[in-house]
Amino acid sequence: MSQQEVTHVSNTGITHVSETMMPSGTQEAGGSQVDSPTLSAEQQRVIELVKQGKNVFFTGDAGTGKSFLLNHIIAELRTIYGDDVSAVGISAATGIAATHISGSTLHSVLGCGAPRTIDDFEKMWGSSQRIRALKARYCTAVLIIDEVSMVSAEFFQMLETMVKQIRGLDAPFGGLQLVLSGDYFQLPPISNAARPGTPANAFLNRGYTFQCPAWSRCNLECVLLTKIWRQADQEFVRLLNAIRFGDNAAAAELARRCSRPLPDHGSIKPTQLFSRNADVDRVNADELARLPGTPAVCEALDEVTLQDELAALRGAKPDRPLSSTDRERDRGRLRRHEFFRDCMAADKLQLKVGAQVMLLKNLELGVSHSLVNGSRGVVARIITRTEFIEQLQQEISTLKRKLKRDDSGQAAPDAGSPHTQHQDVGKRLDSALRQMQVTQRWGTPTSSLPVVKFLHGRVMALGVETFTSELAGVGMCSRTQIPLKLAAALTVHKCQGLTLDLCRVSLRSMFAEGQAYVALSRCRTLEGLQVTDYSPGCAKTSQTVIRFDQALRSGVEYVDDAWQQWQRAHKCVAPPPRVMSDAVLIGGIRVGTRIHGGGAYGRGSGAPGTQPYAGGGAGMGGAKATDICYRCKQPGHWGSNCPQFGGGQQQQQQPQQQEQRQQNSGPKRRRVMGVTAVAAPPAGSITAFFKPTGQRNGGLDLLFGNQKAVEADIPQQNGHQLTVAEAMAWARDNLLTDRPELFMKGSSVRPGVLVLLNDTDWELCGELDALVADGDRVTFISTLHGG
Ligand SMILES: Nc1ncnc2c1ncn2[C@@H]1O[C@H](COP(=O)(O)OP(=O)(O)OP(=O)(O)O)[C@@H](O)[C@H]1O
Repeated sequence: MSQQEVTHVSNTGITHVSETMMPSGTQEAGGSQVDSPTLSAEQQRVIELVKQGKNVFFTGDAGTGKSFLLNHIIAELRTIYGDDVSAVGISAATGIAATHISGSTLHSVLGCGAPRTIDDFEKMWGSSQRIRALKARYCTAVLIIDEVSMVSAEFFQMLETMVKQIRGLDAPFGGLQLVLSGDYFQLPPISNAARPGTPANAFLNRGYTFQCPAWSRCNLECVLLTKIWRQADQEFVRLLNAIRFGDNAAAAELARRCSRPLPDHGSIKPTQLFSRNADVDRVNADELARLPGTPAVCEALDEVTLQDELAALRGAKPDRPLSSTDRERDRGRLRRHEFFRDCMAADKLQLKVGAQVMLLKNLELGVSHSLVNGSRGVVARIITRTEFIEQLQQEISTLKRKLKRDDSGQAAPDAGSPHTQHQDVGKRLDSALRQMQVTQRWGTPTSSLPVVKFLHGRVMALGVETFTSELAGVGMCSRTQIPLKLAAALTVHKCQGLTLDLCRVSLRSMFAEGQAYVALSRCRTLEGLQVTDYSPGCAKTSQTVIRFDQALRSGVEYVDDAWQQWQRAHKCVAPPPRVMSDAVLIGGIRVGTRIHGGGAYGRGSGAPGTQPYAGGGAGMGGAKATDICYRCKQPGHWGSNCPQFGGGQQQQQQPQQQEQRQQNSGPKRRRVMGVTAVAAPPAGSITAFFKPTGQRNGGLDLLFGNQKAVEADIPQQNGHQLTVAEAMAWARDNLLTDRPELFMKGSSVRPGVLVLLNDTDWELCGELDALVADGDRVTFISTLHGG
C-alpha cells in the first residue's frame, strides 16, 4: 500500500487540512514514508492468531497501529476468502471509523440500524439477503469490528443473541470468527439515560463491551500493542500516556508547551478540534467567509406528516380519525419539534467552492469506496438542480446498460469478481434512482447542488437526502437537505481514528471520558500541535477502563456487577400502560393456549380454562393468505413455518379453530425477534409466557402438549417476587406433559434452550435470579433441531 497523503485542493488555491488516512499505513513515526512498511512482531502475532481462526481482540494506545493492522488483516483475509468479499464483514462502531478500513458501520453490516428499542433488533431478520449471508457465506467467516470501545455492552450482547438465532448455532456469535480492535481509553459508547416513563423496552446502549456476558463467552485472545507509531517524540508520548490515565497536570503541561500559534504553512490549514458542535459551527462559518465569492445557500425542505397519513403511506389502517382541531394541534407539535433544531443537516446550508465538507449519511453502503457518514471531501464545483438531474439520468442509463451487459454474460474479462461488480452496479443504480426521486421534490430547477471530491479521489455530484424523526402517536418530522456539513473544524467524536499533521485542539468543555486524550493524540508531532482553552479536569478517564486494563495486563478475567445493576435499574423504569384483553394478533404467528389459575389448570391442552391452538387465518401456522414470510418472502405463511426452512409441517387449521380465533379478542401480540410477545395480564397476577419453538421431534412444543405456545398465570411464590428460576420450576411442574429432562437440567434450562425475558436474552437480565413482575414475558426457544 502506498501512503495516501490527503490534501484538499480547491480551485481557490487554498489547501486545507493535511491528514493521512489509515488505509495507507505506510508512515513511520514522525511522518517519513517507507516503501514497504513491515509489521512489528506484535502486529504479526495478531495476524497469526487471526489466520488460525481465533477470536481476537487487540488494543493499545492511540497510534499503536490498530487500524493500520486491521487493513493488513483484511488483506490477509481476502487472500483466504478470495473473491467472496462478503465472507468478511468489515465494520466499525462509527461511520468515520469505518472509512479507515473501507467498511461500513456495524449497524448497517448487521442490519439493525441505530436501535431505539430492543424490538428494533428484529430488523436483522428483515433482509433475506443479509440472512442468507449470515447463514451461508458468513458460515465459516469473519466479523471485524473496529473502534469496539464505542460499541456498548448491551448492543454487543443483543447482536450476539440475534446472530446466534439467525445462524441457528449456539456457539458465540453463531460460530462467526470475531476480530475486534479498539482502545477503551478513547471515546466510550454514547448511552441514553432512563427516565421515569422510559418504555421498558427502550434500548439504553449502556456499558463497555467487556462488561456483558457475551464478551467472556467469545473466548477472545487479547493482544496489547505497545509500540506507538504515530508519535516519535518520547516526551510527547510520555505526556499523552499520562493524559490517557486522567493526569490533568500532564494535560496542563502539554497545553502550556503548545500554547503558541502554529507557524504559517501557507495554504495548508490546521484541522481544528472542539468538544462541542456549537464551536465547530462557528469556526466553519468563519472559514467559509474567508473563501472568495458568495456562498450558495441550500434551503432544506422541512415537512411534517400526521400519524394517520403516515399509516396510510405504510399501507396500514389509521387507528381513529382525528378532528380538524386535533390535526392542527398535532401539526403544530410536529413543526415545533426539537428535531428541526437538532437535525445534523442545517436548514440553510451555505457552500462555496473549496469548502471542507463531511458527509452526513451513508450512501451506497457496501460498494467499493463506500461513502459513509463522516467521509471527508472538498466542494469542487457547484451546479444547478437541472444539471444534476441530467447527470444523474446519464448515470442511470449507463448503469442500466452495464447491468444488462453483465446479465447477458458480456462482463469484461478482467472484471475481477463479476458477481461483486454486478452487485456494486445494482446498488449504485438503486441509490441513483432513489436520489433522483428525492431531489426532484426539493428546491427549484436553479437550486444549487455541490460536486464533491472525496478523500479517496472519487468525485460525485450530491443530491439531497431525507432525515426523519418520529414522534410516537403524533407523526413524523422530516428534513430533505444536501447531506453535508462544513468540516474545517470537527468535533472530537468525528476525529477518532484520524492522524493529523497539523491540528489545533480546544480543551474547553471536554465532557466525555477519553475525549481530551483522543483530541490531543491525533497529531504526529509537538511542532504540529496547538492547544488552546485548557481547563482543569479536562482529562477524564473511566475507573472501569483502568480496572479492565489492569486485568488485561495481568492476564486475569475482568469481572464486575454492572450487568446485574443495569438490569435492576431497568426494572425500576415504569413500563408503559398496557391493555389487557384476551387474544388479538398483530402481524404475528399465532400463538397458544391460555391457562388461567396457575397450577390447578396447568397440565396440557385439555386443562380447564384452556383454549385450543388457534391459528391466524387461512395460511400455514396461523398466517393469513396475505401475510408474507420474512424468510422466503412468499405469502401464506410466517417465517416460523417457512417450508424452505423446514416449517409448514403442522396441520392446516380446522374451521373450528379458525372460528375460535375469530372469537378471540384481546391481548395484543407482536412479533419480537422471531418470537411472540403478549400484553399485560390482569392486575394481581403474574404471567409468564412460554413459547417452545422446537420444530421437529424433540422440540419443546412436544413437551408442552404439542402446543406452539403456552401462557400461564403463575401464583406468587413464597410471598416474594417471582424469579425466572421459580417460573421455570413452576412450568416444569405444572405445564410439562413429558420428559422434564429435555426442558431443564438441574435448576436451569438444558443446553440449547434460549431464554428471553421481555424479549431480551436472559443473560442481560441476571439469568436465573432475574425477577419476573406482573406482565413480564418469559420465552423459551429451543435452538435444537432447527428451532
Ligand atoms: N508497522 C507499521 N509501520 C509503519 N507505520 C505504521 C505501522 N503501524 C502503524 N503505522 C502508522 O502509525 C500511524 C498510526 O496508526 P493507526 O492510526 O493505525 O493507529 P491506531 O492505533 O488505530 O490509532 P487510534 O487508536 O488513534 O485510532 C499511522 O500513520 C500508521 O500508518
